[in-house]
Amino acid sequence: MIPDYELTGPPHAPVLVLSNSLGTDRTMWDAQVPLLSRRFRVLRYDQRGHGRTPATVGPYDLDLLGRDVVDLLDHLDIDRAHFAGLSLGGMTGMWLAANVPDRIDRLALLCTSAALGPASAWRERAEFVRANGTAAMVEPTLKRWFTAELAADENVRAKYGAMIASCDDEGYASCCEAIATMDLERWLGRITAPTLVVAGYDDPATPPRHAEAIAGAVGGARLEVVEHAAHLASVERHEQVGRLLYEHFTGDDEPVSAAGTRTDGVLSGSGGTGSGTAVRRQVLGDAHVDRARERTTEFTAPFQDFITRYAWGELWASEEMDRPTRSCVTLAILAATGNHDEFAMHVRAARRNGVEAATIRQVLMHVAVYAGVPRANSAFAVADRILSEESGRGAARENDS
Ligand SMILES: O=C(O)CC1=CCC(=O)O1
Repeated sequence: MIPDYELTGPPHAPVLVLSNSLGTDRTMWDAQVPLLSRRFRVLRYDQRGHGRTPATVGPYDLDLLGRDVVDLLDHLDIDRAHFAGLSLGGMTGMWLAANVPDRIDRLALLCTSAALGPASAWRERAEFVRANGTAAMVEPTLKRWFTAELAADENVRAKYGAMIASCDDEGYASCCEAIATMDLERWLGRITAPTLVVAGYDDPATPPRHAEAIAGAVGGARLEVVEHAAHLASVERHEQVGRLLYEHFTGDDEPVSAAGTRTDGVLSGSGGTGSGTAVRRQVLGDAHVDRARERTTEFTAPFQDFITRYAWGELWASEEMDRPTRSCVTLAILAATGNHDEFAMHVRAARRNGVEAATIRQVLMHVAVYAGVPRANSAFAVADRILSEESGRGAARENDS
């Protein structure tokens, strides 16, 4: 069967397949796609009986679920792909890497297991779902997927509750039977794909010991345990998991900033944005960069990538002009062109770069003479507000100590 799928990213980039877990659909990867599709042609599909892929009458086994991926690759004329899967998706990934190694490049196995017994519990769950439907699985499943705080969040409950309930009863039950009969442990030693294994520290469904067992048996595997995450770690710690996947699949394991220090781990090397991200963090601060990342959508991702490379990775990273001077030039241009939001952000950046308030005042006096008093007047008001906020914070800190 050819599962329903979605492709995102540059047409000629290496393909990265994302495989979903039991009870979810391919939208579980929504948070990672903007980052991953910068460098990969992301191929998300729905497991059999999940999302838009129809169910067939079960039981299923991993052979069947693995062959669905092979059929999909054949259908799209893709010889070889990277593969990341969570839970049932990871089990599918282990089957593929062991049985069709020539089709799988690098592998990431998230919150998964090679042996998730007892088989009787999975058969009972299959029977329960055939009798009561997937809607009856919503409450117990949300408790396994998320830590208590996130499981109580109304938006998360609505989105993931609906995902579980809309899963086909027969598809869900038959995938439980695939887990009951799987026997992946004997194949782990065969896996030669460079492998990343990720566990959620608080995962009650596949606790970290399952990841440790996989990482211990797959030669050269890297193990990462993500804190404050239950079974759907890719949702709960979406940014951290996105970064781990990006680093693993790009092969950029040691991102280094322009200054030679380790960056926050996002992208690096020639053509990457690692040094740009590090410089951007140094100048604009972590809070700003984290916010910009959070707000990045599929539509804005190429623009974010562009400014990270050129504004931060090239221009601000260059040593031909020191940072305080760059800040002054930037402030003058933004004030002269009336870009007040960007100007406010760069007043904070200038202070971070060591520019004194008196120097900022001189910059604005130049703006008054060379660009006009009204422009300088507005910029003075913005700068005054930010400098006052800053000195207020300083005074508050002094009072605290
Ligand atoms: O539903 C669960 O208990 C967790 C799980 C096992 C396989 C999978 O994909 O999710």
